[in-house]
Amino acid sequence: MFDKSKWIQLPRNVLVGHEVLEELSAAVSELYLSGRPLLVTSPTPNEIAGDRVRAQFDDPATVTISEASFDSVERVIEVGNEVGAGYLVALGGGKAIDTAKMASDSLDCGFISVPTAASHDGIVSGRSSIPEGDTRHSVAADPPLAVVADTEILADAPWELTTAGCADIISNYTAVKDWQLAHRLKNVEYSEYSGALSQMTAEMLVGNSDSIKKGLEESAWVVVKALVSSGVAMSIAGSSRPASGAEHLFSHQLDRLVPNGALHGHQVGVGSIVTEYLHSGEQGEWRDIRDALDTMGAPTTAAGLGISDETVIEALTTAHTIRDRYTILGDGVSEEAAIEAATFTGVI
Ligand SMILES: NC(=O)C1=CN([C@@H]2O[C@H](COP(=O)(O)OP(=O)(O)OC[C@H]3O[C@@H](n4cnc5c(N)ncnc54)[C@H](OP(=O)(O)O)[C@@H]3O)[C@@H](O)[C@H]2O)C=CC1
Ligand SMILES: O=C(CO)COP(=O)(O)O
Ligand SMILES: [Zn+2]
Repeated sequence: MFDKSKWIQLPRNVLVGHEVLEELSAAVSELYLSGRPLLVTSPTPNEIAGDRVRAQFDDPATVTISEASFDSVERVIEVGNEVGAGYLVALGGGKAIDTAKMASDSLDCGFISVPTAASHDGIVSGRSSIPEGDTRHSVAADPPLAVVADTEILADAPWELTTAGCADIISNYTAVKDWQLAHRLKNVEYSEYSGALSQMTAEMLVGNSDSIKKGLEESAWVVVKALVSSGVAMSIAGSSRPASGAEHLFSHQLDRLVPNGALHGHQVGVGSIVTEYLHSGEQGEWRDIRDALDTMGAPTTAAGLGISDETVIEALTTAHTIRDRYTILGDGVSEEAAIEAATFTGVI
């Protein structure tokens, strides 16, 4: 008897483009939500677009958080209960969006994602990544009911946030390879649709890397569409597997070793150069990954990330302990192998 079943959760409305922020309330009313909106934001996004969001709603409440943490999540839940929030509107980068994503789960209400930075694919996904002490929790949550990504705002954001988003997408290359490897070696469930979508998204971005340029609103358009596509791939898979492999383990480990270090996307990009080399050797596509990152202005070396060569090696040799996710790192790469891969690819 056929007894497979699956529940795929996706945003219902995705608005991307010039000045779509003004269409936020229209996108929300389309969702049949009721109750008071609670705007969850952080200082700079609030300054940039908070008033434009509030102007579109009757009696909106606002909570401003300054860090992504469990305390911030608690604070949003508290304010949400106090004001009787019917739904949350997350305005900002990953900090505001991930905090709202987690809080909306506890408040049992939906949330709308309004990114002000195209910095990673968490703006669309059903996963929250919250740091705690020297570790980071990657938690499953519901994805946004709608995404409203105004390319005018995104193009105005600091360029490194956009190159971080690009690198997070490019890393899907190696994430999919890790997923396929885990499928072959460990019988991990693999979704052809999700894997193909994720891989194609990365290939399209690499193919267009020379058209992604600072100050061009069209670049924000290309990047945010790729972030949406990557988020959809994760929703189809029901896990972050299509967008998070060994390069993400490397980045999560760096977060532990160097708190407040480089941007997530920049770390996974550098990780991808090395893990592609581990997958395919000297003739693999690690040069394409490196060159695409370089063309966009994303870091390709330890120095570019502002970390020491020793930290790169420590992260590479210990990253497999981060979580139960089989990747090319297997049960751990030796120090010699890590040094060889990082040196050959020019990362150290
Ligand atoms: N769910 C997922 O898959 C993932 C989630 N994350 C989470 O996301 C967080 C990192 O996300 P990220 O977006 O990089 O970080 P932030 O939300 O902290 O944003 C980065 C910086 O950019 C500022 N900023 C945001 N938008 C603009 C803008 N339009 N113009 C000028 N400045 C702006 C913020 O200001 P201010 O400080 O004033 O807010 C902040 O200083 C991490 O804390 C992590 O928890 C990371 C990776 C993956
Ligand atoms: O960053 C992500 C995908 O790009 C999410 O991955 P994690 O599940 O490793 O947090
Ligand atoms: Zn990522």
